[in-house]
Order: sequence, then C-alpha cells, then structure tokens
Amino acid sequence: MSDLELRALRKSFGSADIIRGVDLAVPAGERHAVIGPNGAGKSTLFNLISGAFPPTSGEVMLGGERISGRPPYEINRRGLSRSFQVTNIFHNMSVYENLRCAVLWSLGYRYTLWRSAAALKDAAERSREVLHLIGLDHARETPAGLLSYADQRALEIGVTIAGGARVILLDEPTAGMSRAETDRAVDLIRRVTEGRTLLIVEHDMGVVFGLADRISVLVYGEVIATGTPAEIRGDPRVREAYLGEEAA
Ligand SMILES: Nc1ncnc2c1ncn2[C@@H]1O[C@H](COP(=O)(O)OP(=O)(O)OP(=O)(O)O)[C@@H](O)[C@H]1O
Repeated sequence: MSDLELRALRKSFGSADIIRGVDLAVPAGERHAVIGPNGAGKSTLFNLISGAFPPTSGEVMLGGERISGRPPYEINRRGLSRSFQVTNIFHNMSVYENLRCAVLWSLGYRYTLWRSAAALKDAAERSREVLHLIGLDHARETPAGLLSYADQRALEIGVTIAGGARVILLDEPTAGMSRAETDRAVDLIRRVTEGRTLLIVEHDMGVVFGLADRISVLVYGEVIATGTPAEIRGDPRVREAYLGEEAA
C-alpha cells in the first residue's frame, strides 16, 4: 500500500491554477524527490500535503486515510512531519531543548495535562537518541541560534524526525550549503530516513540523483514524469522541459 498518495490534486489561487491535477503514489519506505523549475508548484504541493492549504479539489491520503482538509497539527499527529525552506527552530533554546520540545509535542503535551514520569523519561531518551543521530552531541547545550547554518539545518531535520513520523517531507534541505556540507546533509538524510517514507523537494541534482529511489518532475503544476533516476535522466520530455544538459 502507498504510504502517501495524491489523487487528482488541484490548487488554484484566484484564477491562477497552480497545481493542475497531480496523481502520485509513494510506497512505504521509498525516498521520492520532486523536482521542477522555479514556480512549478513544488512548495504549494508540500503545503497541500502538510495541510497548510486545503486543496481546491482532489485528495491526499496518508496510510490509506484521507488527510486533506485536516489541520496541520492533526496531519502531524497521524504520522507526517515536514521541514521548511526557512528554518523553524527556536533560536534561544538549546539544541537539546529544541529536540525535546519536538518529542513532547508529538506525544501531545500541548493538549493534555496528563504527564507521567515514564513519558518524560522516554522523551528525554528519544531526544538524546536524535541528538546523537544528527551528530550534535557536542552542541547539546548550545543555543540553536549560535550553531553554524549547516548545523541548524541538521537540527531542523532532527526536529522533523524527532516525533517518530513515518512520512517525512523535506523542503530544500541543502539550500545554501557548500559541497562538503551538502554531502554531510545527504548522509544524514539517508540515515534518519532509513525505513521511513521520504518526499523531498530539492534543486541540487547531485542530491536528488544520489538520494532518491524515484523522482517526479513537476512542470507548471503537472507531473510530467515519474520514475527511477535512470528513467528520469533518459526521459526526453524531462530533458526538454527541465533538466536540459544538467543531466547529461
Ligand atoms: N498563496 C499564494 N497565492 C497566490 N499565488 C501563489 C501562492 N503561493 C504560491 N503561489 C504561486 O504559485 C506558483 C508556484 O509557486 P511555488 O512556490 O509552489 O513554486 P516552487 O516550484 O516551489 O518554486 P521554487 O522552486 O522557486 O521554490 C508561483 O507562481 C507562485 O507565485
């Protein structure tokens, strides 16, 4: 069964049709990249999936359940977590506290007064695990705002996965990074998404072709091709519409 499925998804802003009938099925455990030229609608697609915008029509299914029309926090609770192009970590809080907040949020602390020592202990343990996974043990008590840009993005990924969501959406996670930082980020993304379903929007074709099991190409709000990296690279429509010589 597909973990994430988009069915005839459409979004218009006024008279502008931005997403024009997208069908996409991402099986559990697949790393799937969405690529396309600027303004193709990639961020809008993410906003529809994560619940930031309701679709004009069509459906988003998570694990066979319809999530379109639900608010973002509810979609998050159902197992889908999203990172943003602009980081959304708390700059004055330490690295560890950022992770702990994300874990507690996922446990529903915002909405319940119920607390148990066991749950708090579990949250602390999970936070430490994620801290280690993202390679920031040494910066545990550092205010997040003082981290380097690349480390902030790593923390952002940590915050995104901390709650244990099984479907992860990453929006341009390597934007603005040097080659070495990008390589480190790809390695991190590969590790933290092991056994999960990943949907990633990314402009860096090295990242896309190195990380994705399958790729979908979005052009003017339509998916013009979906396939393995080799299939996408060899697709004449894709080369014409987007990749050009980049994939040669
Ligand atoms: N809230 C909105 N209201 C009106 N138009 C919008 C809104 N959000 C996005 N758009 C328009 O939708 C189109 C697609 O934008 P979107 O940001 O989804 O593209 P993108 O593929 O993510 O681009 P980029 O690669 O540059 O980030 C653009 O023409 C944009 O101006």
